[in-house]
Formats: sequence, C-alpha cells, structure tokens
Amino acid sequence: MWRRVARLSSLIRSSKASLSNQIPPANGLQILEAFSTEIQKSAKGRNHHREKPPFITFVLGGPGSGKGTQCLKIVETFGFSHLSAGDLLRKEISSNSENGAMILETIKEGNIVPSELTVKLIQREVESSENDKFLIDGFPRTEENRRTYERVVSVGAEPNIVLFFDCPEEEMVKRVLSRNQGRVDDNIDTVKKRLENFNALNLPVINYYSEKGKLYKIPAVGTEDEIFSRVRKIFTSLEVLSMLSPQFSIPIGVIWFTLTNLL
Ligand SMILES: Nc1ncnc2c1ncn2[C@@H]1O[C@H](COP(=O)(O)OP(=O)(O)O)[C@@H](O)[C@H]1O
Ligand SMILES: O=c1ccn([C@@H]2O[C@H](COP(=O)(O)OP(=O)(O)O)[C@@H](O)[C@H]2O)c(=O)[nH]1
Ligand SMILES: [Mg+2]
Repeated sequence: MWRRVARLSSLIRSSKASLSNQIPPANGLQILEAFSTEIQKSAKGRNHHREKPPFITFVLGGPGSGKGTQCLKIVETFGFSHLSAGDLLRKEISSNSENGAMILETIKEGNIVPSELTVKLIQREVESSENDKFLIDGFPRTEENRRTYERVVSVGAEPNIVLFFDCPEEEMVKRVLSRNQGRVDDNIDTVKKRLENFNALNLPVINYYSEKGKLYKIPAVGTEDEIFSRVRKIFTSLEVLSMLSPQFSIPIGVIWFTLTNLL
C-alpha cells in the first residue's frame, strides 16, 4: 500500500516536472486535463494495458531439444515476441542484480531458480510489451513454477497452447555439448542433472497440459527446417481455425495436429 502511494507521488512529481517543461501557462481545467493525460501516458509506457488478454504459448522440452532455435523461426514467421526464461535469468546475472550470484549458482548446478523471481521477470516483459502474442520459452519448469505463475499473473495466467519438443536424450546431450555459446551449464555433469530435473519436474507439467488438451507434441529430430515445417502447421491451422470459431479452435487444433502426425 505505502509503496503504491510512494510510486503515485513520484509519478505526480515527474508528471508535474515534465508538464512544466512542455506546456505554456494555462487555466486550472487545462492543467488538470493535461496532467491526467500525462499520468495515463506515463503508466502506459511502463505497463501496457490491453483490451484483451495476450495469446500465450509455453515452449517446453529438455535441454538442447531445440526450443530456442524454433522460437526464432516462429518469431520471424508469425510475429510473436520471444521470452526465454533462461535468457532473462542470464541477463540478471550479467547486470549484477542482487540475485545474480544465487541465479548463477543455481544454473551451474542445473537446478531451478525460485519461482517468484522467474515469474516476476516474465511478467515484467509481457506487461511492458505492446505485442499481443508471446512465446514463453523454457518455463514453467516445475509444477510449482506453473502454480506460482497462475497465482501471480492476472492477465493470461493460462497459456493458450503449449509446445513440447520431444527429443531423445542422446540427441539432446550431443546438441548441448556442441552448442558453443560459452554457457556455464553446457557440460556433461550439469546436463545430466538437467535431464534428471527435466524427467522428474518438467514432465509432470507437460502431462498436465496434455490432459487439459493444450499440448502439441512435436518430434524434434531432423533438420531445423523439417522441425519448423511441423511447427508451422500448428500456427497456420490455429490462424485458420480461429477465424472459423475462436472458442473451439485450440482443442480442434490439437486433435487435428495429432491425427495428421499419426497418419
Ligand atoms: N534440428 C536440429 N538439429 C541439430 N542441431 C540443432 C537442431 N536444432 C537446434 N540445434 C542446435 O542444438 C543446440 C541446442 O539448440 P537450442 O535451440 O539452444 O535448444 P534449447 O533451447 O531447447 O536448449 C544449438 O547449438 C542449436 O544450434
Ligand atoms: O524457468 C526457468 C528457466 C530456466 N531456469 C534455469 O536456467 C537454466 C537454463 O535454461 P534455458 O531455458 O536457457 O536452457 P535450455 O533448455 O534452453 O538449454 C536452467 O537449467 C535452469 O537452471 C530456471 O531455473 N527456471
Ligand atoms: Mg534455450
């Protein structure tokens, strides 16, 4: 409460300051109107207000399954914003934030950073963006991550769809060890721990969304383009189906994608 009051009074101070720089002397009503517009603009800049909830896609899969690679292609083709939870955490480390040392240690060990922290970073990005469709890559990693996100985030708490890049362990290990991006966790010991955590903690999240009819399971072996042709089908079908019937488009999309990939 007091933090809100403090934020409001600092907003008023900065709005007053910027008003005094920008407008010539005017009567009381004009000043009041300009002042209220300035507050709205200022609030909007930090926190984009949407008329409808954004379209949220969670992108899941083990380490090295190709989540980041495919996200870049989805961004190019379908105009999503890409939020990689791992990248947001690495940014916290490199910006020397108060939690940087703890995050670095957790990532080195192949463990999971406390949910509140990751959720806050994701929420900040979604709220400050003007886009209305997001790929949240590498999150939620645990059931506890998922429940925290649902509790904390008010708009778009449920993903519209979830992609799962299904890749054999041997292939994932091979890819991670040749990733060559200088990551502290791309070594055999950490990868083993990450795979253990993936099986124990992330698979339950994947099963949860499968039971909810939101999961698209994508075989993730093949060339990047072969895998993207599978991904492209999903988003293209959703675009077509949502034009026909928005409320049924996601369950129909999942059924259609599963059938066409089985036949
Ligand atoms: N289909 C693929 N075949 C071979 N290597 C791939 C493929 N997709 C991605 N890679 C490579 O594997 C590594 C891991 O991919 P990345 O997208 O970072 O996976 P993730 O985000 O799931 O950990 C990267 O070096 C990437 O270039
Ligand atoms: O929601 C998340 C996402 C990532 N991480 C940590 O960040 C590391 C790297 O995640 P990233 O998604 O970048 O790895 P990838 O699966 O893409 O190789 C993970 O092993 C975790 O230690 C985490 O704690 N919570
Ligand atoms: Mg990644």
